[in-house]
Order: sequence, then C-alpha cells, then structure tokens
Amino acid sequence: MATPHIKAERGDFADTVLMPGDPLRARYIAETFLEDARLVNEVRNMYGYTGRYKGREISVMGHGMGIPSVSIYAKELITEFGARRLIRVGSCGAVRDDVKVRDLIIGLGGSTDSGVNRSRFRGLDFAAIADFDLTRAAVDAAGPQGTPVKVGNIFSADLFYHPDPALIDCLRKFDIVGVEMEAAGLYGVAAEFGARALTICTVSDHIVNGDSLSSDERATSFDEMMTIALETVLEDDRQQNSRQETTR
Ligand SMILES: O=P(O)(O)O[C@H]1O[C@H](CO)[C@@H](O)[C@H]1O
Ligand SMILES: O=c1cc[nH]c(=O)[nH]1
Repeated sequence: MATPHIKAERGDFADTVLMPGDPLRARYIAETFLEDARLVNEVRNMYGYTGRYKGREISVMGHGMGIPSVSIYAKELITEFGARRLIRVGSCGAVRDDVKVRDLIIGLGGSTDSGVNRSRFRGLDFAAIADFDLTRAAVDAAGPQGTPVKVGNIFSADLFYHPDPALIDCLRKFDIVGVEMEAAGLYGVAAEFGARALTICTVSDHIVNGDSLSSDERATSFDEMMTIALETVLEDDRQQNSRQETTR
C-alpha cells in the first residue's frame, strides 16, 4: 500500500509516531533510542522507522518544514497507516524574557498566521490545541529529568524570515512560549482526522536577545527532549491503562 508520500504497508507504522522536522533526525532517533529499528519509508528521503523503546513499539518519521509539509505526512499516517498519537519533537525560537535557550517547550495551543485551520473550519477561528492527556503525560515525564519546562501557546509561523518586526512585540504581549512552523497545523490535522497530537520543542535560539545553542548543546538538549518524548509515550500508556481499569 502506498500514498503519494509514504511507501509502506499498513502495519509498518506503530500507533504512535514521533516526528522531528528533519528526516536525518528521525534516523538518528531510530539508531540511538529504538531497538530493532527498521526503515519503513524513504520516499523523498523523508525517513520513517519503526522499532521498540523499552519494549513498546514506536515509529519515528520526519515531517519536513512548515505546515503544508507536516499536514501531508500527519494526514497520511493517520488515515492510511493507523497512527493514533503523533508527537512533534522539534526546535523553536523564544521571544519571552523568562524563556531561555535549552528550555523545553510543551505546546498547549498552536496560534498561527497560516490559513489552514480556517480552511478546514469553514472560515471560523479554530482553537488548535494539544491533546490534554498527552500534555499531562509530557509534564509528568519531564519532571524526573530536571529539564526546565514551559507549557503554553506556541506560534507556528508560515514564514521563517518574517518581514514584520512588530510581530515579535505582539507575540511577547500574548505570552507566546515558542515560535516554530508546524504545531498549529499538526493540531488541526489531528482534530480533523480524530487522532491525538502534541508538540515538544527545545528552544534553540532567542529571537530577542540573540542567544543560541552551539551545535554540541543542540545535540545534548535534543537527546534530553527525546528521552522526555519517549517517556511521555510510556507515561501516557500508563495513564490511559489505569483510566480504563477504573472504568471497568
Ligand atoms: O527543528 P524543526 O523540528 O524542523 O523545527 C523548526 O525548525 C525549522 C526551521 O528552521 C522549522 O521546521 C521549525 O518548526
Ligand atoms: O521556526 C523557528 C525555529 C527556531 N527558531 C525560530 O526562530 N523559528
């Protein structure tokens, strides 16, 4: 079975897919964190792998840059390959004074200048939000790792090189916790097709004060974020299972 962008069989992907923007990061995650990882997609070099983390089957696949790209991969993973839980693992910029490089951002909401959620919501303003249970699991999973975590509203920009400098003042005023390019689109796709989604980002640069991570710091903080994302999946499994037990 194949879609225009994923050449794989149904069953090749796990119900849970971790998604970095960069496909080479997907390969790195598979090689570094997953046991028995196998390549399940390489169309357009958008590598996807499925393996196990502490015994739990998990897939990891790149989603490219920007809302149009993540929207294609997320939709096909959900509707054609059975993905039920998508977690973006990426980098973002900071605008607030209290958000520092290396902080971990959990995207509770996805604001955007993209029109995609209006397109899918009859021109109305859709509040693009993360799945609540996944958000809670991520906060719980991050606690023991000791990484500073900020939970809040992400801004997913269509333009990396934005022409309007006044936008930053607006984002600061509205307490935007991180600026990246996909979360709002991912949350819209998940809502439309009935899946659960979350965005976790490491702050790679501060747009206002110019701080940025060195390449070594990027690698270390990316590994910390990946451990938290993988532990989020296990924590969410535990919380979902215990909820099912109590309703039986
Ligand atoms: O590091 P990733 O996950 O790609 O995320 C950020 O980096 C890219 C821009 O450089 C955009 O995709 C943005 O969202
Ligand atoms: O999209 C992004 C990612 C990192 N930093 C930014 O400023 N924007």
